[in-house]
Amino acid sequence: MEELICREGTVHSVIFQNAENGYTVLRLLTEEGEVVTVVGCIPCVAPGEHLTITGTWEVHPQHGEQLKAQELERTLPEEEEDIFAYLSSGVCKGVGPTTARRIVDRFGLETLDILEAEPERLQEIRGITAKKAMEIGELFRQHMGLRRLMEFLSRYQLPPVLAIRLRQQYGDGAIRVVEKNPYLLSDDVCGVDFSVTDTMALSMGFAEDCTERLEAALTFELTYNENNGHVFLPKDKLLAATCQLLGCGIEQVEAALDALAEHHAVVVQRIANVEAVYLRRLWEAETSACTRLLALLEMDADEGRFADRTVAEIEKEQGITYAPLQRQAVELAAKVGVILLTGGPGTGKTTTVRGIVALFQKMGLNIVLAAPTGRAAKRMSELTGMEAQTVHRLLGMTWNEAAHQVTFQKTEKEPLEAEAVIVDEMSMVDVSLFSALLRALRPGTRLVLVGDADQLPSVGAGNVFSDLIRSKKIETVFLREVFRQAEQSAIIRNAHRVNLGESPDLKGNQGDFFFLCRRDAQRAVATVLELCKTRLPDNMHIPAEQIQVLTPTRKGPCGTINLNRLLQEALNPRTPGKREILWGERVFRVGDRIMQTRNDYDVVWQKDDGTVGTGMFNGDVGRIAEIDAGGEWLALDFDGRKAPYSVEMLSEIDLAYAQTVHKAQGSEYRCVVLAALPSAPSLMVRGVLYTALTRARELLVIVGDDAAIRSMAANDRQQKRYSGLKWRLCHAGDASE
Ligand SMILES: Nc1ncnc2c1ncn2[C@@H]1O[C@H](COP(=O)(O)OP(=O)(O)OP(=O)(O)O)[C@@H](O)[C@H]1O
Repeated sequence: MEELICREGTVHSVIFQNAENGYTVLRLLTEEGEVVTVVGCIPCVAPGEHLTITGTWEVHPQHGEQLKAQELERTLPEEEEDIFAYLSSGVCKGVGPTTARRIVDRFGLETLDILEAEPERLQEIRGITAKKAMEIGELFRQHMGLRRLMEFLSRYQLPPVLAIRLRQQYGDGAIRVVEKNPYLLSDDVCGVDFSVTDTMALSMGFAEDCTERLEAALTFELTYNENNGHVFLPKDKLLAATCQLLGCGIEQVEAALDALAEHHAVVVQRIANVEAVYLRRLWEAETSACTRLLALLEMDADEGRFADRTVAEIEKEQGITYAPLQRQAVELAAKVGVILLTGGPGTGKTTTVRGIVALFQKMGLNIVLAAPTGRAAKRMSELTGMEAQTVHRLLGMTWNEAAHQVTFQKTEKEPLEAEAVIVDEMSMVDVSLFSALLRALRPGTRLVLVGDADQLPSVGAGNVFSDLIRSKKIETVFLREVFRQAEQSAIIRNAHRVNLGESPDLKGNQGDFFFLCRRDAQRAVATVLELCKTRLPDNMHIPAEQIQVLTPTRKGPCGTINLNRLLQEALNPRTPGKREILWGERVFRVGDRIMQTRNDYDVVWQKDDGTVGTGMFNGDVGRIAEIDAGGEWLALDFDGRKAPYSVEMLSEIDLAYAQTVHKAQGSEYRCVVLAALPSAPSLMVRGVLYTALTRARELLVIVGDDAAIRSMAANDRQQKRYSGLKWRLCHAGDASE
């Protein structure tokens, strides 16, 4: 245990302050006349304040010894000179040293009280008009409001950045709003974990069965389950889960649910024989997607006769003869407004898309290609020879800080210019994105949705592609035949076997598919490391950067956490002169492969060609290009998009030498090494194995337990997702919406 140090004194100067997270470096003049550098989260601090700091000494490589604050008490300045220092430091815009001096000379120790409560008295000072007095008073009140809000939050270990958000949302009275209902901290804007707000509220004296608590818990359950992919929850399940969370009776929770429905925070609606409870925004996304899709389906697009002739022309131009189903897909694209194209690897989806693009070009349509991730869009561009972009970018998605939510520039008010939109990797599109896409289409736009419905479903809520197919309301072409060229690939052959519930051929061990039987976890780990470090680079000439290790799980010896630590040591070991940062249990080192683990809309990136943009998204992969000498900043490079990250932002980064199969969805790698040993039953399923296999382009090596792999292939259990899209499409017209 490090020794705890205590220092008391007055803030002499503030050297650095981050308004977002409150991180501050300041000089403290102690009562003994010593000047100490203090670092820590001390939001809104200004010279003249009195601080009592408890913390530990640390040595910064550049700045030397500093006291790292762990606990602190602070009081506003109480001596005249300190009040002057505080006021003249810029805490209140419009008050510089000269004015500050006059104010303090006039009001002395009462200065701060007068500024806040009786600012009109500032008129007693020569040169301060009534208007100016009120202006100063207002600015000072705002400063004090924010300061009190931050202090209030820090009492519960909540970050000061929340104060800024709360003020944007609730104005100057934010602290009163939060004191009245601390559970507001768990809404979409602030996103504080329910358990944190709950502890806070209960300690503030809120009753266990108060309305605020019950309503917040219901909303929390719905949001939590949205993260598990559910668009709604059946009412009985929601009530049971909430009762369990709170330890409350069902009648009380049900009454709170009725109240939420009354003020439209949630929508309760019967879907088939289920009483479905939706968060309002998800209900809007689902119903709007359904209505708009049905409208597109009604379009009279019949250019069938045109298609017959044209398909023959396209075949000639592309030197290809379409298989009957491919031909059917291209013809349908001419005849109807919306088509779904689905099939496993090597069944000719991309070739068919090329045909559809050529057809639309001949029809003179303005075509747009898009995919849900950057990597999928890049691949689509390469394969079709046409520019493709992410759906987010196509829709002009931006982050609205005030509302703390994403907004789309392209909507019905400013729709896309496109006359035909083709989206690939549809299995990754969730209901919110799908609804946003449909909103941006003009009536009559043709829509082609392409994907492999057997891949794992989207990370976000819904089961959109599968629901669309299963509704049978939309023309769908299932490509099932694997083309001869593709048949050469054992990866593709095995992927299809897995899809049929059969075990992949683990004995063949030739071509592009290998299996190394390691039933013992430690041996499996050793083999994965050896493959990445020496065997594949030396024998197959595949550099380590082009190998991706995948595993179903995060935990255990073959989970991402352990594998990443070991792969980092093997592939990017500590070397003198190579900078690294210790962050919690993890080390981040220059050269490491990393992944963004949650959406951060504020990151500013720049490409070498000068293009500047914002936002890094969950799943984006990059590497650490540099770490600054002070260990405060990192330069990250996400496939050419370079972005500075402060050290606090490491909480949104993870090592990516090994990734879970779920995270790798939608990406392809030259070589995949799959670690497959028994783990949590929900992960030992066919969808995970199938998705892992189909991520490899040239080589797949499975290291693991043959019995586990066979049982994965046999287990087609899919986690049920509550979604009403299919039902709505089938019952449009008779639903009482
Ligand atoms: N009509 C056809 N005649 C001959 N070969 C074809 C035909 N259609 C596709 N192929 C070939 O089959 C292989 C797989 O086709 P394609 O890349 O279009 O499939 P895919 O479904 O997009 O596969 P993946 O999902 O793996 O990318 C390719 O080598 C392609 O050239």
